[in-house]
Amino acid sequence: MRSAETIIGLYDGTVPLAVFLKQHFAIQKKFGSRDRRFISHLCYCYYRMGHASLHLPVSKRIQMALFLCEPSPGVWSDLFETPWLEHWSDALPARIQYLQSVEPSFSIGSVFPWQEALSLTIDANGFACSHFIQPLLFLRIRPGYEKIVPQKLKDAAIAFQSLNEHCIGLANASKIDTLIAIDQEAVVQDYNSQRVGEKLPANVSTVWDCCAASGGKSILAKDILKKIDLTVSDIRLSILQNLKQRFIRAGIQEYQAFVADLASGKSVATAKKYSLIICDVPCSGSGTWSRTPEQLYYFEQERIDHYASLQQKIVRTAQHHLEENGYLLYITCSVFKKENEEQVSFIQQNFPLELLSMELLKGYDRRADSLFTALFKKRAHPAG
Ligand SMILES: C[S@@+](CC[C@H](N)C(=O)[O-])C[C@H]1O[C@@H](n2cnc3c(N)ncnc32)[C@H](O)[C@@H]1O
Repeated sequence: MRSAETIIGLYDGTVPLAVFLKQHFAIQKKFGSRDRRFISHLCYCYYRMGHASLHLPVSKRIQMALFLCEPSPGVWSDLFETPWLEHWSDALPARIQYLQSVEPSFSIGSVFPWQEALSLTIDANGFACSHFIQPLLFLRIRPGYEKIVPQKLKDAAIAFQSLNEHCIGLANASKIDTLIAIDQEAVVQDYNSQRVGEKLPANVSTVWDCCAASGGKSILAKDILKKIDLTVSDIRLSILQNLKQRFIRAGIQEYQAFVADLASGKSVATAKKYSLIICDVPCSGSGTWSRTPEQLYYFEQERIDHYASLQQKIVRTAQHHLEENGYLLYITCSVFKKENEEQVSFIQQNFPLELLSMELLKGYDRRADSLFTALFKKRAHPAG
């Protein structure tokens, strides 16, 4: 407990917690692997409390968080007095109720305090509760490997659940990287990121993934749409170098790539028009914070406006490169309406794009990330 308190005192949220812990343990060599695992768990639990009961001492918040995160006391029972142990239910709502009775400053609403900023279809209470549960690790099985990948997992006695023919959910600690050829046989991709595949329009030939990162959506598009002329871009060369390595593993050889800051207002190094632009914009990432709870803890609401402005600039630049009747697929992993529904209104009002569909893909009720998608079609003869 003391070691976790020390780390929490030192950590300021400027690097991912996973990176900070790795660096800390590299210096503090006295901790064995079991200690490292336990200390890391306590730190993650602490940040899962979000903004609840911030006035309480770190040790108290860790204790409360453990009570909420663990379905049973397990190895942690020494940290709790008898009444807590007696009230330890495997149901989270019952644990929340008990915690509120002994610590009235705690409310589930204060874990995620920006409820009025949420997209409309989100259940604020269910979403706040989801931060106490670590999401699953999801694999997307690539075409041709539908039988091999589950068989390899079975042979290695790794427990998994199949959500559909291509989607597998596993416990986060599962050791799969020596078992499965990642990117070739299966891609590590969240359940709802995989569901973006359902939104891809058929009959598109030229595709630009304009915020490609390491190419998760591009590989998905290749696997589903098959014969496409693919272009990828991102803001930094180093990002595209990672993508290049990943595409080699994924067997994708033919594509164009260029660096472009789509928010700079400068024109882009492509004269081409595309029949589909995938616009998976930078965002708050608030739909993924149960994987990175330190971001829930350190987030400041003003950042939503920063991202909203960036997203508008990116869409403004990208949509110039759509051919007539072409599609723009806008994606965020945010749960904030300013990044989602309000951006849809902005796009409808400012560009010759017609909304075909939009959906918030909820992940908080199934141990997955939440994503927002909106599909637009460029009008053949823009009005005005
Ligand atoms: C949400 S991520 C994309 C994830 C990716 N599509 C995938 O499926 O793995 C957003 C990406 O936008 C890029 N980005 C940020 N600002 C940008 C800008 N001004 N112009 C272009 N890309 C930008 C980031 O570098 C990041 O890789």
